[in-house]
Amino acid sequence: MSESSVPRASTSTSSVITEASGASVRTTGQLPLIAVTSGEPAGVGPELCLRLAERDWAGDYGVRLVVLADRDLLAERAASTGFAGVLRDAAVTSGLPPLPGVLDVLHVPLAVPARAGQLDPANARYVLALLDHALAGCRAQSLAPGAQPEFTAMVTAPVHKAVINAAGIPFTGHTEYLAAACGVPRVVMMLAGGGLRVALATTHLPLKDVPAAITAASLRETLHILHADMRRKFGIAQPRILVAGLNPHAGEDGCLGREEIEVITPTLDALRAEGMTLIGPLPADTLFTPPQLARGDCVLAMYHDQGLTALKYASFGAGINVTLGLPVIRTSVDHGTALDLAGRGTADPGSLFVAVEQAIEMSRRAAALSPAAANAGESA
Ligand SMILES: NC(=O)c1ccc[n+]([C@@H]2O[C@H](COP(=O)([O-])OP(=O)(O)OC[C@H]3O[C@@H](n4cnc5c(N)ncnc54)[C@H](O)[C@@H]3O)[C@@H](O)[C@H]2O)c1
Ligand SMILES: N[C@H](C(=O)O)[C@H](O)COP(=O)(O)O
Repeated sequence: MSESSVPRASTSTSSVITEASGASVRTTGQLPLIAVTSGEPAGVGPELCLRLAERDWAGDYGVRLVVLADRDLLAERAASTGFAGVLRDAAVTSGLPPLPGVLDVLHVPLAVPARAGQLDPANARYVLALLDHALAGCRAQSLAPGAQPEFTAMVTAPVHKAVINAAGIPFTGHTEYLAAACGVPRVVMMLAGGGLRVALATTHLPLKDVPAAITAASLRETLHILHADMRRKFGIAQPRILVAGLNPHAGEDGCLGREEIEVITPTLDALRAEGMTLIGPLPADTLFTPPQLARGDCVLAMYHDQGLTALKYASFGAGINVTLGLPVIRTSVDHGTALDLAGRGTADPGSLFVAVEQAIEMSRRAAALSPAAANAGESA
């Protein structure tokens, strides 16, 4: 299992050529625009977004970024964390070239001023407004074929689930929120880092509800999405998927649970007959060992902490989260709001940088697969 790095774009001409395909991902006269939502205003998200100004995204990657946030919040975090760059209002400077050290900010107003480290349910709707705005900008094309989306991808800084619920809004995570907003009945959460890719058969669910949620139908849908997006988003033509069992020792022939015998194995057999390369169900305790991992391109874990404990041990702070099965590209950081660090400027921006890089790489791959790219290839 290996991670691919983002191919650097050529900067010498007016269009960006992907190394993989030669497809142009730049719309006429403009760089692709990626939206970065700054997340929970009391957390580290806003200050991590400021750190994005440290890179030359246009020159080195052939994209421009816009951070969705309250402009006063960013200015306050810029002051408290010693930000050396310039904040620029995207609404009035959209025609200006992107510059290193300059962060374009799309202003979305807070409901009430936010203090670092202090959650306030009054700002829950603000957090969701950031997501709604980014999603709407990514969706133009999927809603109206031929229309140009405003954003080629969205990258999300962390939100705090409990404070959104405290505001009376049921919310379990970006993954479920974006799926519902797109009207997609099932998506798949995958985290990647440290040479691992780990997808989840169930996401933000109390542990007691996990066994009932793993049905033949849900597992089949999850594996179809995972298989398709390993091809589409990661460029792996025939993905090999390592599937974990649910129970200790994958059920030990039914002595330690029957889900493997009654649900998981028959589902895998049926999908193998469709042509998928599936290995398992494997005992989860030894699945995350190098010899087992070498047999596959990704892991499907049955529940959140079965998969993410190993993933975060291997790569916390340098991994990413991606939602598979959405009609838009969405990546995210591998960490939460880190309220204990907020406002100090000491939080590690590594995961956010990788999340942006992965969104760029997925955007290029999507552009290469688009009908426009295919037509351009035919006429060439
Ligand atoms: N992508 C997301 O939106 C996302 C991801 C994970 C957790 N969360 C949410 O974040 C909230 C807090 O979760 P948690 O406390 O379990 O996890 P957390 O990741 O916020 O914090 C866990 C530990 O990691 C440290 N940490 C986190 N990010 C760091 C960074 N960038 N640099 C250095 N250290 C960092 C924190 O200081 C803390 O010690 C919860 O509401 C959770 O649901 C959101
Ligand atoms: N499960 C994720 C993690 O542990 O990193 C996190 O809660 C974020 O999930 P969403 O992307 O659905 O918000």
